[in-house]
Amino acid sequence: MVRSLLIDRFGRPITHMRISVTLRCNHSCIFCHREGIFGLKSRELSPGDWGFVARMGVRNDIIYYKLTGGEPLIRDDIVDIVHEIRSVGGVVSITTNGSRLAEFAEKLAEEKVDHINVSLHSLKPDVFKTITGGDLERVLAGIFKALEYGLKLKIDYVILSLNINEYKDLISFAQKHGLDMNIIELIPLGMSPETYGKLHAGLNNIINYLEKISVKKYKKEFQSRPTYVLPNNSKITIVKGWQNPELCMKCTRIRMTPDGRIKLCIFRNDLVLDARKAILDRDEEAFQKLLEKAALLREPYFKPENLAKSSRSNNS
Ligand SMILES: Nc1nc2c(ncn2[C@@H]2O[C@H](COP(=O)(O)OP(=O)(O)OP(=O)(O)O)[C@@H](O)[C@H]2O)c(=O)[nH]1
Ligand code: SF4
Ligand code: SF4
Repeated sequence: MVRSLLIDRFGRPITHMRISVTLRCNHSCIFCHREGIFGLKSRELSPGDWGFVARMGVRNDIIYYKLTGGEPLIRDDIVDIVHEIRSVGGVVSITTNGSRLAEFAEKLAEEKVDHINVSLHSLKPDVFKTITGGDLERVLAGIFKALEYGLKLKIDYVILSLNINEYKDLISFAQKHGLDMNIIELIPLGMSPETYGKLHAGLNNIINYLEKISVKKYKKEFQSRPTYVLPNNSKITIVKGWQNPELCMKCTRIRMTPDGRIKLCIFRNDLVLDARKAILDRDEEAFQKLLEKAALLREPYFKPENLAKSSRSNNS
């Protein structure tokens, strides 16, 4: 069991914080859900604000900080944000679209970022453009620059009807360059049911393939995610974020919006605590109370019993 001061009613410790530092982005992915509901640039918190949040977090055993967006590297002060969190003892990783990674790689390596997830949904420039609106060459340049500086990289590959035929190529790419990879099932967030129906593709063929080519399989402590180890030691993790009680029962993560609200679950816009004032005032007592309230209120989105009920009613 992970040591933690903040444990919810379901026995789940809070050890991870996912911080959306901005909702701004220079890509336009067809499945984008922009991680939050509040997003003016003028209300984005500063590096010092995030340093305060992390200092309070680390004091409560929230050790892991994932910086995301929008696109986190769109912020020119992203390295300062990393520095603030690192300097209070947080472990920092970043999820990026990779378009500005080449510019930031050296500085991020100096700040000892733990790892960087780069979204790479296709190796075909035209398909990549259709999915993200971005330039594949630029993202690949970012990946290779980051590798030059010794950063640990993970590819994020969201499976869609448009790119599922590329799974073997993307797994080979990860293997060839010694990268880890998240293979992510599309979640129905921020899009109409029609769009979801059109874009969604299942994971079964990919899992069967990984069963064949891997040398070892285990479940990560974080959200119990199944992970396959390839002969070169690349780790390929399956991320099934929808209707997956196992993931939810092992969910140790809370989220922060760019303007300082604590969001207790990716799918719950009703479970949001406004911590902006406490952060701006550096009010330790008020922020501590909010963290404790978060632990009290949070709950798994998919519970084993609810899923059983909903599949019974779907079948009837
Ligand atoms: N249901 C659910 N899905 C999530 C959650 N966090 C991430 N996901 C899904 O996982 C995908 C990958 O997220 P990333 O930010 O790249 O990676 P990560 O999950 O933070 O984890 P690492 O790879 O260990 O750094 C997202 O696009 C979501 O689809 C979560 O808390 N709940
Ligand atoms: S890179 Fe991320 S934030 Fe930007 S459009 Fe794509 S999914 Fe959205
Ligand atoms: S759906 Fe909510 S409870 Fe489940 S893993 Fe995601 S954030 Fe955690």
